[in-house]
Amino acid sequence: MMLQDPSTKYRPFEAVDLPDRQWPAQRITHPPVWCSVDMRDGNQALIDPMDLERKRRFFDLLVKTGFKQIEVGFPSASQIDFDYVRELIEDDAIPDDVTIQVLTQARPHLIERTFEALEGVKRAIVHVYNATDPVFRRVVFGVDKAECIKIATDATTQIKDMMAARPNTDWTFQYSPELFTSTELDFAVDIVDAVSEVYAPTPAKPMIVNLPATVEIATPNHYADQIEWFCRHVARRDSLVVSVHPHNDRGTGVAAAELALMAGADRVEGTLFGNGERTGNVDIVTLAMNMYTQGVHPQLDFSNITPLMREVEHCNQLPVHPRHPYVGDLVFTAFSGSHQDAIKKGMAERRDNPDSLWGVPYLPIDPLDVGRSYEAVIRVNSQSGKGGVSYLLEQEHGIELPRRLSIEFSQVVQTVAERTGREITSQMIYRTFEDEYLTSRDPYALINHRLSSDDDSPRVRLDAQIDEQGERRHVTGEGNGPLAAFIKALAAHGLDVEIIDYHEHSRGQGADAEAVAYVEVRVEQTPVFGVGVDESITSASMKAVLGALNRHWRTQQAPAPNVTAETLGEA
Ligand SMILES: CC(=O)SCCNC(=O)CCNC(=O)[C@H](O)C(C)(C)COP(=O)(O)OP(=O)(O)OC[C@H]1O[C@@H](n2cnc3c(N)ncnc32)[C@H](O)[C@@H]1OP(=O)(O)O
Ligand SMILES: CC(C)C(=O)C(=O)O
Repeated sequence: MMLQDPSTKYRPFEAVDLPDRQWPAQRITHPPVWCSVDMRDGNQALIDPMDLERKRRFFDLLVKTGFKQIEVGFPSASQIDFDYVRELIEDDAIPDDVTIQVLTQARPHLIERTFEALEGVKRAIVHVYNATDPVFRRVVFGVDKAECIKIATDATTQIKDMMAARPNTDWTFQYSPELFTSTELDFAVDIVDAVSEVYAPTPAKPMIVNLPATVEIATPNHYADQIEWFCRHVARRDSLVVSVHPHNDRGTGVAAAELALMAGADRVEGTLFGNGERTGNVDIVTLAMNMYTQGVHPQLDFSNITPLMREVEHCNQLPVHPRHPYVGDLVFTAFSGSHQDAIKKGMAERRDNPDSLWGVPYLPIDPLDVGRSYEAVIRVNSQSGKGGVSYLLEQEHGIELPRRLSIEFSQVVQTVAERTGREITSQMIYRTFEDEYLTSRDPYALINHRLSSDDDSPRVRLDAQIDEQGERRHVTGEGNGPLAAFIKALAAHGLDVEIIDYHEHSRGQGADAEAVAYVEVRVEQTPVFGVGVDESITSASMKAVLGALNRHWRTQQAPAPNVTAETLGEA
C-alpha cells in the first residue's frame, strides 16, 4: 500500500553544490562516441539470453548501423559469452574500424579468463567495474573507502600488466565506479584518480571513465550536475574519455544522457530501443534521432528503422512498444480530427515547397527519413474528422472531395465508426463512399446519351436514355453545355433539378483515366449531393445528377446513410 508520507521511507537526492553550473547554456552540436551495450547489459536482462545465432545477428546489425564500439559480453561470466567472443575473433568478423568491448568484475580469476577470451584480438576495450556506493561498500563487500579503492587499483594493475604482455593488440582500458550516481562525488573522483594514476593514460592514449546511473535515482539535471562537477574535479581530464551509462528507472534516461552530454560527457553507452536491466538502458535510437531533428547527424544510420526494429525484436525476443519514439507502429499515425486536418494542410504546403525546413504539424520528423511512408500517417476512427477521411480518399483512391461534400461524407463515416467501434480502413471508407454515392441505380440510371450541335450555334442538344425503375425512358433537352442540356431534358420529363455547385477532376492516367464529377443540386427545395465516375466527363456529370436524385428519393424513404452490412463487416 502506498504510504501517506513517503518521506518516512524514501530519501530525496542531495543537490550538488554547483552554483556556477555551465551545462544549462550548452547545446549538443556533435554526436558522442556511441557504444552499444545491447549484447551485455541488454542481454543480461533478457528472459532468454541470446544464443550464438542471435548474438551474431545483433552484432552484424550494430556494425551495419554504424557503431564503432560494441560491448559484446561478459566472457568470464558464461560459456556462451566466452565462445561468442572467440567466434568473433576466430572468424575475423570484427571490421577494422570497430572495437569490441568486454566487461569483467574487479576479481583476478575473472580478469584472467577475460584475457583468455580476447587472445589474438586486434583491438579491444577491457571494461572493469566495482561498486563504489556506500550501501554496497557496507552491505555487499564489507569494505571501507580505502579497501574499495584497492579493489579497483589492484584490478587496474593486473589488467595493465596483462595488456603489456600482449603487445600485438591495440588495448583500451575502461573503468566504471558502479552506482556512480549514488556514490559520494568526492569519493568517485578519488577512486577514478587512483585508478588513472595506476593506469597512467595520456591524451594520445586515453582511458575511458564510465559514470553509470546504474539505478536512475534523481532528475536529469542532477545527473548533469554530477557529470559537470566530476569533469571539473577529476585529475588528468585531458587523458580521459568521460562516458555515461544511464538507466531509465524514472523514465528519464534519454533526458539524463542529453544533459550529461551538455555537461561535458564524450561518450554514451546504451541500447537500441532501450532494452536493459529493469526499465532498461538509455535508448540510443531516441537519443540519436533527437539529435537528428535538431539538425545534427548522429553518425548512426536509422534510414530503414522498421526492419531494424523487427531484427532487434527477434534478437531480444521482446516487442518494441507501438508508441516508442521514432519507430513504434503508431508514432507516425494520427486518429484525431484536428491533428489530421493540420497534418493534411502541412503536407499540402510541403508538396508546394519540398525543399523548405520541415514544419508539418504534429510530426516532429519526416517519416520518409526513417524509411516510413505517409500511408499510415492518417488513420480513421470515431475520433477523426473530415480532414482525415478526405485525405485517405484522395491519397489512396484519387477522390478529391469538394469541401462541403467532405463535411457531409465525414458524417457518414462517423456513423460507420460509431456503429463498428473500430478503426475504419481506407478500403472501408471507399466502400462507404461507393455505397453512399456511386452504386445506386434506383430509381434512375443512365443508359446512354448522344450530343449534337449546329455548326454555327454554341448550344448543344442532348438525347439520353435513362432507366427509371426498370423502364427505358428517352429524354431530350438543349442548353449551353451538356449538363445544362441534361437539366432541361429532366425538367421536360417532370424532374425539376437546380444546380447549386459543380466540381470535376480526372483520376488515374493514360488509358485508365476516369472523370469524377460532383454536383450539389436542389430537388424539391432540398440540397443534395451526387457523384458520378465515368470515362467520359459528360457521362460522369449526368450520373452525378441522377445519383443526387436517387439519394434524394432514398432519404424520403429512409433518412439514414446508405451503409451496407458488408461495409460494416456484418455480412
Ligand atoms: C550493473 C551491472 O550490470 S554489473 C554486471 C552484472 N552482470 C552480471 O552479473 C552477469 C554475469 N554475472 C555472473 O555470471 C556472476 O555474477 C559472475 C560469474 C560474474 C560471478 O559469479 P560468482 O563468483 O558466483 O559471484 P556472485 O555472482 O555471487 O557475485 C557476488 C560476488 O562478487 C563480488 N563482486 C561483485 N561485483 C564485484 C566487482 N565489481 N569486483 C569485485 N568483486 C565483485 C561480491 O563481493 C561477491 O563476492 P563474495 O561471494 O565473496 O561475497
Ligand atoms: C557495469 C556498469 C557500467 C553497469 O552496467 C551499470 O552500472 O549499469
